[in-house]
Amino acid sequence: MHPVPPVPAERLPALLAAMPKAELHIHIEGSLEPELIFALARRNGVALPYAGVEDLRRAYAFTNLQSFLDIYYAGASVLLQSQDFYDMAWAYLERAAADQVRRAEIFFDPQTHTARGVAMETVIDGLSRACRDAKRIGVDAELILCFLRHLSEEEAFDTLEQALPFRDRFIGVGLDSSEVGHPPEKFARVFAKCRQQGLHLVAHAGEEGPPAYVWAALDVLKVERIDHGVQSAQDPALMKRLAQDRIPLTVCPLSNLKLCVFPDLAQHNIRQLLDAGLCATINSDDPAYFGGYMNANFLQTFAATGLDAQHAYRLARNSFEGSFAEASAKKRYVEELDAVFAAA
Ligand code: HPA
Ligand SMILES: [Zn+2]
Repeated sequence: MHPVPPVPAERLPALLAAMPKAELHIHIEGSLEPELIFALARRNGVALPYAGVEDLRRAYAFTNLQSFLDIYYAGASVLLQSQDFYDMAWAYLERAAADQVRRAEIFFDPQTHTARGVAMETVIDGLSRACRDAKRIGVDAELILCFLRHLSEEEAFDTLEQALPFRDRFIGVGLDSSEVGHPPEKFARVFAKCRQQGLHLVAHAGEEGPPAYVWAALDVLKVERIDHGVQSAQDPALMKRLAQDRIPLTVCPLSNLKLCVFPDLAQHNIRQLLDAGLCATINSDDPAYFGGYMNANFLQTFAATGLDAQHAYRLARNSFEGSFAEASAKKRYVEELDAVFAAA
């Protein structure tokens, strides 16, 4: 929509909440709320090293990515049965629907579960049933399998082999976990194989790692999107490349705040990324751990940085453009977005 009509500042929060949007960076294991962790622990007879919900929440004081990952993997240990994966994904999808998320592309970390003896089929069955049922609540949800980059490429190949019998239940692969010291090049061969399979490719890069990791994700792994990517702003040539090729960045402001990537939200570089013409988006990453789902990310980021209605429209539009939805669905989403802004 050109131009976006001016919106009084007091009406902006309601518009942010009501506008249709896509979420492109959500780790389903990071949507596991403490209450559900304890409920599943009871259901499955799993012992937790925390006295209760409040004790667990108190442990959510992170200093960097690794300090979060240690707790995140511990929380996922309560997931054993297909129904556990379904319940976790369904809880997220209901929250997404409430935040007017029309399309969700959901990461899952199978190695976190197969390493504990849970079958790949159990994981994918529970998650994919929830995604299928989400159509009933107006969310078009798909799965993206992530390889853990602190493990070897050989283990990623094993994981891919275990997942390929369920090839029709995920649309792509990604790369997550500890970034620094595990550059994209480590996974060049397995990403090449995924590409041959016709899978979409994304990777976390430039969250804590340098611009060189973003270049390698693009040029070696040949990814279509960069997850996070905020460190790209250190490299003007990279910024130019990302803008020219319309490479989406799935930025996660509350995650960046909680993992101390930026000292406060007011200093987040989302405005710089948007104003440089990048296809930047806002996402929740691990909402149960970082204090908010999609609309909380939008509302707190806009309040802290002074972004306006133009930015809101651009972010929602970028999220649909950057999604792997079919062209006809993208067109429908953008028409709905235009109608919401026309009425604002
Ligand atoms: O933000 C993240 N970065 C890397 N790995 C992750 N796994 C869950 N969330 C993240
Ligand atoms: Zn992430």
